[in-house]
Amino acid sequence: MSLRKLVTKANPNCNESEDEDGKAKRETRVALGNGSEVVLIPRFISFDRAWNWFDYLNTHVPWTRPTIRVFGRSCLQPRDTCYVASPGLPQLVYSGYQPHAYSWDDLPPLKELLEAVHKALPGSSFNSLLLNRYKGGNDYVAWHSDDEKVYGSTPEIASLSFGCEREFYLKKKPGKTSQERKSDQEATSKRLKRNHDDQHSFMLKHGSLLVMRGYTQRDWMHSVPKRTKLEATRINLTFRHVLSYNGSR
Ligand SMILES: O=C(O)CCC(=O)C(=O)O
Ligand SMILES: [Fe+2]
Repeated sequence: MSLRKLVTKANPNCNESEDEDGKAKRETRVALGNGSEVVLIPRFISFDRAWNWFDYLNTHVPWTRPTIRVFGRSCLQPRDTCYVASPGLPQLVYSGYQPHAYSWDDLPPLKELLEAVHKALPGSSFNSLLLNRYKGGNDYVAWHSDDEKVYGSTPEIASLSFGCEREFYLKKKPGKTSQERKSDQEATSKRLKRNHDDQHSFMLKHGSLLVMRGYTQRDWMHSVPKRTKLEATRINLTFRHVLSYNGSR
C-alpha cells in the first residue's frame, strides 16, 4: 500500500481524490444533493485480472435475453441478463419479468467478487446480483431507477464493469414539489438548458466500480445509451441488497 497521501480537490460537489502528484486518481465522489451520492473507483480490479473475470463471466454465466414489458408493449430486453440471489429472499420482478434466481453456488467464483466489494464498502451486505451483457453498441439499458420495493428506500448498489467501456448517464427526475415542477416547466417552455448539476456522465472502464447510494434511486434515473459502431462486449454486475419479507435487513 502506497504511503502517498490522498488530496481532495476544492469543488464541494465533486471530490476527486488523487495522489498528491495529481496522477493516479483513486476515486471520484459526486454529491448529487439531497442525500444522493455516487462514487467511482476507476481501477477497482487490475487490468489483467479484470480480463480473466470477463472471460469467466462471458463463458460460464447462463445468459438469457428475456422478453420484458415497456409501456404496455412486449419487447426483447436489449441486453443479456442473469440473476443470482441468496436463498429465501423475495422474488425480484422488473419490467414485468421475474428472473430465475440462480444460487451463489451455481457460480462459486462470484463469491470472491462479492467479498472484494464488501471489503471496499464497509457496512454493505449485498445478497443479490444482477448481471448484464451488452453485445456491442446496439445493446443498452434505457433510463430507469432501481427503485423496486424489495431494495428499500435508500439502497446501495455497487456496479462492476468489464470489457468494452461504456458511458453511464445520470439525470435528475423532474421535481416533485410544486415549486420544483414550476421551475422545471419554465425551463422547458423557455427552452432553457436544465442545470448541468442535474446531469452527470461517467465512463465505466474495464475493472471499474461505481457505487450509487442514499436517495439516488428515488431522485435520479440512469442509463447506458446505445453507441453505434461499437462492436465489443461489455459485462456489468450490480450487487444489491434485497430486504427480507418483513422489511428488516
Ligand atoms: O450496465 C450498467 O452499467 C447499468 C445496469 C443497470 O442499470 C441495471 O442493471 O439496473
Ligand atoms: Fe439500473
